[in-house]
Amino acid sequence: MSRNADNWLLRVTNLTKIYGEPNENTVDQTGPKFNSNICPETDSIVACADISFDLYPGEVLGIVGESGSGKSTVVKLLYFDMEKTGGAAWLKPYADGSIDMLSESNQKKRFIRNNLMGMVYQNPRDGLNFNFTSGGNIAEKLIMAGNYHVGEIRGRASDLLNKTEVPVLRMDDRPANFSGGMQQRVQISKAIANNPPLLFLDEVTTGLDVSVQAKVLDLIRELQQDLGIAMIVVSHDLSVIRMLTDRTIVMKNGRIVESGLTDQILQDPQHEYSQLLVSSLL
Ligand SMILES: Nc1ncnc2c1ncn2[C@@H]1O[C@H](COP(=O)(O)OP(=O)(O)OP(=O)(O)O)[C@@H](O)[C@H]1O
Repeated sequence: MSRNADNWLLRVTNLTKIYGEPNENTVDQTGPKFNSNICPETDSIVACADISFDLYPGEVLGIVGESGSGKSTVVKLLYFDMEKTGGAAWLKPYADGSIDMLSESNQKKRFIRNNLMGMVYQNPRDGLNFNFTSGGNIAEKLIMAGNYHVGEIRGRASDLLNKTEVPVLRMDDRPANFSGGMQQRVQISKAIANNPPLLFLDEVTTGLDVSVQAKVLDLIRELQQDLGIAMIVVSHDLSVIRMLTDRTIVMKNGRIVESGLTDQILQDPQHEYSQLLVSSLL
């Protein structure tokens, strides 16, 4: 991981998502100090507001918070799964970081997503097409990025399945016939198929048995070390954050209440909400 002020990979400023019809007081009347993300005047919901951070190449950033705190919203906005209400984000490998990617056309967003990002969802059905084989799912991602050579695609799919410890013999089998842990491994293969510099992981082990969770987390850690991909890891579970991340953002009611080195947050949380989360780990 290399880190200096100009060397960011992803820069996010004031990212905001509001559902409903907010008024000028909505952002000011919601958040941790009101213990609510619902505007009392308009009933609009502030899923996240004023989220700003830099992510550095090869760095793993955790986003932690209880259910409804806005964690998934942040990554879904950055992966273009939903439209922002406000804010901007720049990705260095796209136009040398000079263009706000959230304001780009849908076509440009598709290009960025297919070539420069990967996403692993909690539910494998969100990241995989269950009508395709596991190899077909990986091929889909490669084809969307402009690779059409069948032999190369099959070779790459087989390498990726190997890397993620899915038996290559199952390349022509559908993920619907796989265990939950194996479905997540195929999803990870697909997400990293184009060697993206940035990978989002949204509660990827939450639905899995504990023993399977540990193996998937080990795999993610190994891939991160081997490939040096920067990651944003969303989890409500601080033990996942502890295992995977260098730096952490703690969210509550759609806002960042604390951010810093993961070790520091775990050892000496400053905000009372982080203290509560950490105490639940002990
Ligand atoms: N389509 C929607 N319409 C209205 N509110 C929504 C919608 N989607 C999400 N929200 C609200 O936005 C807030 C943030 O949701 P988000 O899914 O980002 O939280 P989270 O921290 O990821 O929690 P979880 O892990 O339970 O998904 C929540 O209050 C949620 O109810």
